[in-house]
Amino acid sequence: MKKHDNLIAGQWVSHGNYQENRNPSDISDVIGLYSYGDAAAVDDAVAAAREALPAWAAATPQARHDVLEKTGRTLAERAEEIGRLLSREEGKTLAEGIGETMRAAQVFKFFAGEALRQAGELTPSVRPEIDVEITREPVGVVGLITPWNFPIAIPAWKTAPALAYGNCVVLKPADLTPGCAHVIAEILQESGCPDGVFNLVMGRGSTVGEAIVTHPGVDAVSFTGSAATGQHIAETCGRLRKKVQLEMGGKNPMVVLDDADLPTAVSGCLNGTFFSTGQRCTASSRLIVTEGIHDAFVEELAKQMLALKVGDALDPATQIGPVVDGKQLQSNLDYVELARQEAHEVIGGERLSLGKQGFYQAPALFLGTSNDMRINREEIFGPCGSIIKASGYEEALAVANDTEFGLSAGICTTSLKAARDFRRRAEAGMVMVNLPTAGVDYHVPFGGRKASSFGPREQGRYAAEFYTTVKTSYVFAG
Ligand SMILES: NC(=O)C1=CN([C@@H]2O[C@H](COP(=O)(O)OP(=O)(O)OC[C@H]3O[C@@H](n4cnc5c(N)ncnc54)[C@H](OP(=O)(O)O)[C@@H]3O)[C@@H](O)[C@H]2O)C=CC1
Ligand SMILES: O=C(O)CCC(=O)C(=O)O
Repeated sequence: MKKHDNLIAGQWVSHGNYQENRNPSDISDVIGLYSYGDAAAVDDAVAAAREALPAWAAATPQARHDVLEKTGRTLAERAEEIGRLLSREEGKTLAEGIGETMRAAQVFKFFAGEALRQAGELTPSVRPEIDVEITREPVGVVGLITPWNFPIAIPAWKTAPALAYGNCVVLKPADLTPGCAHVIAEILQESGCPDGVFNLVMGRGSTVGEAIVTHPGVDAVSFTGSAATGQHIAETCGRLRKKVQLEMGGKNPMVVLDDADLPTAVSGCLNGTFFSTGQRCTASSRLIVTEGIHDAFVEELAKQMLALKVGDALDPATQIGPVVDGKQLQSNLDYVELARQEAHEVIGGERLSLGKQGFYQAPALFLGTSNDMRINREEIFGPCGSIIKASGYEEALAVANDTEFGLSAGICTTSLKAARDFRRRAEAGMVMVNLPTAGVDYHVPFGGRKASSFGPREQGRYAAEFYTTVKTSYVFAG
């Protein structure tokens, strides 16, 4: 069985403690052994990053561009093979795994371009004979802590801007999915990334993650994961005065109005609620449907949901892969049990065996629910959606906004007036019209409001807000 080590100062370093990475489609399939680091490994990684920082921060835009462009190109060339690894370790379908790898490739290429496009501002002072120059500098050493549900795209969309803007990185991927992050480390190294600029330390959040967040040599932390862990990291970073960026959960509403095109609404909700096994922070978990279309919509969505093929992620016929692990599956099943008490009716949601040792669950639809129920307030993170009936647009909008989260919000309608109003009044960082709430572009800002996000936006040019710090210089030319 192949052993995978951590990358520190350009060397592959074993910290012993090899942990098995198993395939959630069939846990008898061991993907590899991954060496889990500890606080001492984080010390070494941070020291390497700090040593590499002055040269990388001063590197030419061309040098940074070339590393990122080659990394993106290699990811794209190897998308099939890496997508397969992704599907084996996370459980996404092969098409989704390859698609996510391509997205990571595009992210690296986008930020290769951004490395060349950095600019400042020159402006006259309010005083005579003085010029004012505004420039951006790297933040320093950045700690990146990533979740299991997008095991290559999220490490990519944190690492690529960090490096493009001249920072050095220590990345800790999720315990369940170290393989894709290891591939990014391998490719960055093959692409000429200088020693110490990018460091990988695999391991548990409670040890490696905590050590990164509390390390005095780490200047900023970017995290994606649960709201509880995010809150803890924000409190620690606040105390230590570190820059912090958090992407956390969602309880995303999709409003379906009477005038919606039924096939568009059903296919958008099917995708947004159940694809990627519902394991997306942007998943549509609350489907808010107005009275006139309610029955036809529910009938068609339930029919299409029941026809979805759940199975091994690598089987080309599979539409819904397994849940990521036994703990997440049990949590989903507990929510289905809760829905049996709270909702009027539950369709699907049962555990499936499929003759394999995998974590399979049938997609679930909860009918006749209200927005105050726990199933509609807490993030489930599984293939489950609730139907909430609304009397009309205004009530649907109020229900959509009545949540502690604010990541993505969608509406299906043929009314330009309603779509326009929803775009303005939805309390979310991203709004979708006649599109699923999940599935975003790689070149524009990503993030939300309220409990979903904290700090500057990720992705696109807006990523510069987090990964740089602004300097204002005054020059007296008299
Ligand atoms: N918004 C999103 O995209 C995601 C949301 N979630 C939500 O979170 C729930 C639980 O999933 P889970 O994976 O446990 O999420 P976590 O928030 O625990 O994990 C996310 C990342 O943070 C790390 N971590 C955990 N504790 C700490 C800590 N104290 N300090 C620093 N880093 C830490 C984890 O490490 P480790 O390797 O030990 O897990 C992982 O790398 C899901 O059911 C879902 O609701 C989960 C994933 C993504
Ligand atoms: O919906 C998407 O495309 C991205 C979702 C995401 O980033 C997440 O679930 O963490």
